[in-house]
Amino acid sequence: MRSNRAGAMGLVGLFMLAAMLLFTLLGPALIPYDPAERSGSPLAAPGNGHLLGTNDIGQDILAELATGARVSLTIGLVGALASMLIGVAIGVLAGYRGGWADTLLMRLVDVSLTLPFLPLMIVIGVFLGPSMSTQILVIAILMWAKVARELRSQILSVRTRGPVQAARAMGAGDLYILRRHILPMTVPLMIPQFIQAVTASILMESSLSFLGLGDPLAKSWGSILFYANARSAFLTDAWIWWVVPPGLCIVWTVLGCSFVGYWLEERVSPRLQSYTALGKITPKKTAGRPASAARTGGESAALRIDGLSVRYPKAGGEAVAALRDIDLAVHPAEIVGIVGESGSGKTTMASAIMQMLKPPAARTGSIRLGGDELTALSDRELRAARGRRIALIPQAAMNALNPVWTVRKQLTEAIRCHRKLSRADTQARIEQLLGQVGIEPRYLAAYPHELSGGMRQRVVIAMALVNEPSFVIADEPTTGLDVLVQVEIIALLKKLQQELGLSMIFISHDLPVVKRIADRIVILDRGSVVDEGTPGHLSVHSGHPYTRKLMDAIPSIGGRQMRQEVQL
Ligand SMILES: Nc1ncnc2c1ncn2[C@@H]1O[C@H](COP(=O)(O)OP(=O)(O)OP(=O)(O)O)[C@@H](O)[C@H]1O
Repeated sequence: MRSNRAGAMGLVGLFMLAAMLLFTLLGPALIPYDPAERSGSPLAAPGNGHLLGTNDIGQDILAELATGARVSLTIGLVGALASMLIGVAIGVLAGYRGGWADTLLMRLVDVSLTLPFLPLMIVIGVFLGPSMSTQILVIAILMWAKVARELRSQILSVRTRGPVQAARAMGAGDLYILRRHILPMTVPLMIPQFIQAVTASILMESSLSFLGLGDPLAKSWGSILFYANARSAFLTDAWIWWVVPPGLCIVWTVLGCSFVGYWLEERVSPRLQSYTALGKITPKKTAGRPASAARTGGESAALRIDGLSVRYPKAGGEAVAALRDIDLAVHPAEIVGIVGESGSGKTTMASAIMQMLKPPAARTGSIRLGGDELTALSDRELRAARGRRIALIPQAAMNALNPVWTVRKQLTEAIRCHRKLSRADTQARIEQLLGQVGIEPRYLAAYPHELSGGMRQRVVIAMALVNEPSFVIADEPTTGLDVLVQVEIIALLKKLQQELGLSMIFISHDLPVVKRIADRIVILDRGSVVDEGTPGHLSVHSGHPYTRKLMDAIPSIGGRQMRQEVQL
């Protein structure tokens, strides 16, 4: 019902704008007018008696309105465009960069929005002198802040979404992420904003011209009103001829823009909302208590972590210690399972290794990948390493996939992050990979919502492996899948690990799942490693109370642990 109404308003708005555009384009050519010969023009003498009852006057007015429309609409469009450009640049910088840039730019926005609008407009206009460029500048100066603020809040909400995180994990650069993920998600919002800006610009142009701050040589609807006022048309019957028509033109155009803007907003909002629902990241609960650390190590390790601690400072309170002095080594072609309950620090560990901790996380310790200290790499070096040397299979496949891209596009983009392959080579690599993860080529044209949970997870695994990394972190890759699909995914990961000789960290809260795949299991409790060993050793010999608690929590049927029945 609501969208029908919006559609109807949109149609009316489009009709109004199209009519105005035709009038603007064809009017000056079709309506004969020479200001030098006709005294009906307000530029000549709007207040004299000649304005009333002459045969020429209607024609004069129409011709002046059509000529004025060009100036009013041009300034409206250019002013709106200028304010959008400034607003978008500042909004993107503040929202995406965050930190001091965000603080500084947002204070600037606050100051700009609190300044009194009308006096400021007059002061700037008088200071710069009457001209078209002054009008455009005043419009841009007064309107960029609103655009910047709205865009910044949108970017803040989308920059932590699954597809953006997944792209970052694949080593995509900032410009690439902005271009391919963030701007496509925010552009739909910018279109109605632009229409609003055009509406406001047309009104501002009229106000500035009416105040005498427009270009005296370029006639616009506002300047017709200015001359009408200057020659007392408001005090005589002449106002019907020289005030009402430009006023109607302004109202007509502003209403048309508002209707179209309202309709566009209705159209784009549902798309954005569904995107939000698909891409939301689940908030985490807090926990934290010290425990002892188990130590492993070796010079030949594919990945070696020493003394890794991560804290999340809290405003006005005690910081959350998400990881405490973790030491861990993963050997080449080894699968290390990390098991712990919710909030034990598993995802924080994955993010710390990928160097993707979210603010306000503070990290200490060393993380070496094949001998390279990851914490010392520059942003550029990190981007080159992510996806190519170390890849992340993120939690919840649907979050990692862009909902408006097909499987082919998701994989192509993953390749493009690192390599420039020809179309044929890209296609060959994608087909090879799909074969490896067990997806038929006919699904290349499918969108994520058309795939089952297991298939989506296979696509995410393919994306992680597309650039042939030697180390993979799988963060809860089976969460949300039913038991049989879980078993399939684990079998697939194990097969790929063996075929490709991958080293892997497999994170899960589900001990039976980890026991199926891991060569070695590390038990994490409230940010600390409390136990470690092979699956067999932990099942039989571990005396640690937390490990025993996890073992005892495995459901059993007739005395046998349930998932042992399911064969890989
Ligand atoms: N951005 C953050 N700000 C503040 N605290 C955080 C943040 N992210 C995580 N934490 C805290 O760090 C601790 C570890 O969280 P983490 O998400 O790593 O746990 P997890 O084991 O992965 O949990 P789950 O299995 O539920 O994903 C928790 O206490 C959590 O509240």
